[in-house]
Amino acid sequence: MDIYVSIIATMFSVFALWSFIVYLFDVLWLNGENRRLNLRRQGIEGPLPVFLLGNVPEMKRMLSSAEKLQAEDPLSSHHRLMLLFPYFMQWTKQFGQSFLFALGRSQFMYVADTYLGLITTNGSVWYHQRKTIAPYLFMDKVKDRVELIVESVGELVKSWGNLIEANGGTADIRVDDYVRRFTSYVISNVVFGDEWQMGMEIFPKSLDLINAMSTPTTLSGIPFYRYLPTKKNREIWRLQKEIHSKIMEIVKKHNETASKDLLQVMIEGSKGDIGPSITADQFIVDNCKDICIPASEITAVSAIWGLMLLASHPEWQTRIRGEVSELCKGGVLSFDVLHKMKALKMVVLEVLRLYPATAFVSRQALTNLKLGDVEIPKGVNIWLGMLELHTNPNFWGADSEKFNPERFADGISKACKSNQAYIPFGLGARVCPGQSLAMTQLQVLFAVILSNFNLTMSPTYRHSPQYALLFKPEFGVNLLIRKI
Ligand code: HEM
Repeated sequence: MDIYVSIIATMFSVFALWSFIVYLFDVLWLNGENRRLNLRRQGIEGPLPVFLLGNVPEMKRMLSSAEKLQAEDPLSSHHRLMLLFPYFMQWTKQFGQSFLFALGRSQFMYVADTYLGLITTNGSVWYHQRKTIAPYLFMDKVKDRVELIVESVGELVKSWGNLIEANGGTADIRVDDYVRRFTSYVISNVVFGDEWQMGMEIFPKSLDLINAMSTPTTLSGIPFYRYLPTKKNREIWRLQKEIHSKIMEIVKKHNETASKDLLQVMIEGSKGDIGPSITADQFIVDNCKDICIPASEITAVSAIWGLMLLASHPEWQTRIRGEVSELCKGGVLSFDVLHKMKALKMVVLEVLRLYPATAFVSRQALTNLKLGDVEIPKGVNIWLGMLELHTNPNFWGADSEKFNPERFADGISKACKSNQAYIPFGLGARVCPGQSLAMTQLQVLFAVILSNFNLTMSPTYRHSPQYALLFKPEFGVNLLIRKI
């Protein structure tokens, strides 16, 4: 009898093990292979992935042998930005404007053209978050924030003034941290209202989190890597926990009745129908993180690139200065005055075209869906290459790689041949809800800085754009700054 039990138990174990292996093979390889096959049948090709790692080893190889992007003359090198992504350049040449690749077991379709049309795939939690937050960032609300934004630049102007005085009239300043403090101050006030000072403590932690998450290791790309207790992952978990606790501390202190800040909107939103997959606390924390972390850092990085470009183009500094003195007449910048400053807006649009901080727009197909002529299987990620779209001469003309804000003199639609070729704030239903606030911050920052200071490139500046979750200057931006 015992022998039968042990045979049955052994057969059962072998069957269970076999089923598990088949399941693993299905999850780790077949699922992805089926999606790839589906797209290949529709003519979308791509490099062959390896088991478990996808195309990560090939990408690392190409990256390490690629030319380092460090041009002496930043003015001539905007067009070399795609060198940051040698694999995309290589695969575009090999497979065309749309191709497949894999990061670990995740399947991606890269798109460097506009023919697919708007991409809109969203989950229900996202929908509720979006409905709660977006109206609070509309232009009519941003209008009331201009005074706060102008006040926020005041601190930067004072600090630079002191440094210039201490250095005998001209100071060599690394502008990054000053700009980050400005954008954090604005976002902290918008999100946390009276608790803005506590909110400011979140931003340095957020920056550390972005840096930790964007530092590749030899294990990156391995499936389930992010669940392993490696040193880097433990650092990420620690920072996430600290940010979570800080936000909950602010929520507890927050006076629900008096304040009209974004946190109040989120607290009220968390009492609505947020679905079973998320708790009210998590809803609030996720929303705060989703706004604070990218909103402050993306705006800061865009502003830092903008100051570098203005320092390299004194003629545009003069134009903006002229506009400020003509329209502002020595008074304080108001929303209406800002709205009339044409050259200022043209410069901001051109900065976001040449140096789009996010570099890509990404989507995941939550169901099978059709984009243009292509059937996208559920689970495939789609990356739209902003850098390629923004510098494609077919859309922008022969000077597509040059800094030329004049191209926007008659608006975006006249500057390029397709309105989907200019997407610094993304597109479709998920387009950045903070774009009015971001544009206003950049316009105020440039106008106030240029009416107080003259900028030139510092000899210590090294032009080295780097992609690490965001597209930013690897060594920061140093400028020679003197008072007007
Ligand atoms: C120059 C500054 C900024 C740039 C270039 C930028 C760019 C972007 C981009 C490209 C996306 C993805 C859009 C898409 O997938 O189609 C995005 C999403 C988002 N941005 Fe911004 N952003 C900036 C500033 C801000 C600010 C100041 C805020 C809020 C105060 C903000 C809040 C958000 C939010 C909440 C999302 C997620 C939207 C969603 O998934 O529905 N952004 N942003």
